Amino acid sequence: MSGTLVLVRHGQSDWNLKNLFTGWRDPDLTELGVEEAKAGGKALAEYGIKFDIAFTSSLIRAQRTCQFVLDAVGQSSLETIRDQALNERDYGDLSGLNKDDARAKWGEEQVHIWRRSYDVPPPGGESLRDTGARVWPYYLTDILPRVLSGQKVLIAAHGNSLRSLVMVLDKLTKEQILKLNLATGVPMVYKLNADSTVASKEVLGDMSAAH
Ligand SMILES: O=C(O)[C@H](O)COP(=O)(O)O
Repeated sequence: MSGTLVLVRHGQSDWNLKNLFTGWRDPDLTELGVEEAKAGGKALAEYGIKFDIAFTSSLIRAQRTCQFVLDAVGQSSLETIRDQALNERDYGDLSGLNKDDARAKWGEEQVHIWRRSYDVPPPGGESLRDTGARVWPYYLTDILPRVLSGQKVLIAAHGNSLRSLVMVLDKLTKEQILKLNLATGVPMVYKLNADSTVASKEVLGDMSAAH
């Protein structure tokens, strides 16, 4: 058995609350989002983990979530690497649009395909596969070697950048990933084998609360 990888999706953002496609836009957490991030941190504190390093994206909602988690586990000053490789999927021309307005305009099914499919990009934006094409190499070069050397690593990132990682870790098919939505602030604790496959996965919270 090697190290531990913890994935946590940022708490509710202002644009989650307003029901707007967000992508690379940079809204802050709402009060609820702050509470969700703190709750995720509390669950990790109760789990008893101490991290060696943290990774987050270049976006404020993930960075603040990361800091709330680190505060909760008593590691406020832990080294934290920020990289846009972990950013949310780029929503392209949909960024800033209301999700219900988009459903009214393009239809429920089309919008669901843009949001959850593996390889259909929203207009001018990234599909999940495109997102993975930048998340996976970064994971392989910058994150995985640390886990394999026995470190405990936190990644605080986004619904779709983390879905692209979970797809590989959990060996999900294109059909299975369509149904996966990650809850905000719910940590997923992976223990990896020396060959980088998953030895165990624990979800510290209610993933069915995803919205
Ligand atoms: O970028 C966004 O709008 C959200 O963070 C995630 O959106 P989704 O639920 O459509 O994947």
